[in-house]
Amino acid sequence: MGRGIAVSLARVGISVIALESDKKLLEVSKQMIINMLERDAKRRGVSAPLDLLKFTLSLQDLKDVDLVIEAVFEDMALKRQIFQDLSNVCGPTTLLSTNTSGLDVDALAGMTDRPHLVAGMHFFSPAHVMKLLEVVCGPRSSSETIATVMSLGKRMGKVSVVVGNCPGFVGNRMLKPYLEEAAFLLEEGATPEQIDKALEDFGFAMGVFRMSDLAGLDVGWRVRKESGLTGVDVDQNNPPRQRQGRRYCPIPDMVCEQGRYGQKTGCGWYKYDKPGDTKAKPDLSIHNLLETYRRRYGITSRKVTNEEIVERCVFTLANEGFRILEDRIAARPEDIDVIYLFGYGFPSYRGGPMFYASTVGLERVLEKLEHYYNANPDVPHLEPSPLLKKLVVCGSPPLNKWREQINLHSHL
Ligand SMILES: CCCCCCC/C=C/C(=O)SCCNC(=O)CCNC(=O)[C@H](O)C(C)(C)COP(=O)(O)OP(=O)(O)OC[C@H]1O[C@@H](n2cnc3c(N)ncnc32)[C@H](O)[C@@H]1OP(=O)(O)O
Repeated sequence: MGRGIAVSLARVGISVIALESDKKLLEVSKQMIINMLERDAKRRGVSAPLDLLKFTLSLQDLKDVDLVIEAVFEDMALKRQIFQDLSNVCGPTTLLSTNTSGLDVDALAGMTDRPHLVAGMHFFSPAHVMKLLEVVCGPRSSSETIATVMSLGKRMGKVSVVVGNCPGFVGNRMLKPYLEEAAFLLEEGATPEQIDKALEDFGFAMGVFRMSDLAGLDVGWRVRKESGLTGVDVDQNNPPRQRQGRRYCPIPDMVCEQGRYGQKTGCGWYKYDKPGDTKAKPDLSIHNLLETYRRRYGITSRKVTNEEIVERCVFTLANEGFRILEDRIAARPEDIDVIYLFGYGFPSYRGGPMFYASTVGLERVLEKLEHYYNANPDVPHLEPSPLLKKLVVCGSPPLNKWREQINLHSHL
């Protein structure tokens, strides 16, 4: 359904047909959307645009729409089926978009009779609050499609950034190593509260674990299962805490196995008074899980400093940002910064992860990454990216000159 997305459209005067697959869920979603719109309208002193909304269980009701935003959970097989059905039901000029955290937009385009009219529209949690929209341009998306989706984003009051099609796009591709680094810190002796406090003191609106509870822990779990990192497909010959030849921390999987998906289930890395509550409270059972885990693997817990937490998490973000620039998934470092400022609550006064790296000094960032990589040679995301090294060799030029060091062959 995409409740936050429906709210974001209706409140700027765009009519919405909200489709759900289950009658009970439809009723719950309908009530939540109405509540959100009424709260928003009261705040703005206007009347709630409820007449713009129609709720349905029938895909056939989408046959005359201009644009579809598919927003089911991250199951590629399901999304493929939906795109095939949409292609059959909708008129030949209807744009088809997907709200996905990082699945292959071009593979979905391939399920339709109009791959040029397909793009990704990646919204961020909470979708009616966060300003960012990643507009994913697949190799077959037409310029008109991207321009139309960008202009829709503008009308919705979003800050839209065009990104390329790769797993996780820009935001979540960077989030993956950031989440992994935070999990390694847990293994080594930190708690979710300590890591979150260090990141919030740095200026993030939410620490990594509070943010994960907000977004839903099952999203990443599903992605890890699909990539063979956890679940039934895992090679049993892996040494403990290793997957696909690199260090792996299974703690996030263990949390999900307990049905702890975050705010929506009333517990995740924290506990909440009831499902859907937003006030995170430290949870002793997570502390116990961490202690049992460390005992099981013979890990001696050590005192992790806040400085190490911030360096390992934030420099990891920037390092992946450099790789994204090399791969031409983002057109410029400023785009990456906009994504982190408007989509992930990165502290605005620090200017985004790439600008922050430039203010710390690229040489220092390189030196720190080398230090952490030497200590963890089985963690590839800590290995300094070739672009970072190249920029340091070139005398650390300012951010707006970085593009000159990147090979320019991209459709972005
Ligand atoms: C390969 C790896 C794959 C991993 C996949 C992971 C997929 C992740 C997808 C994501 O979307 S990541 C999440 C990105 N989001 C963030 O990082 C959010 C960071 N937080 C913030 O920016 C802010 O804390 C906030 C949520 C905007 C809240 O700001 P603030 O507290 O100043 O505003 P309020 O006025 O209190 O609230 C505004 C609005 O937001 C709702 N809200 C507040 N806190 C929460 C919460 N914890 N959970 C849910 N909703 C929250 C609040 O109810 C208000 O809503 P309305 O009243 O306006 O309806």
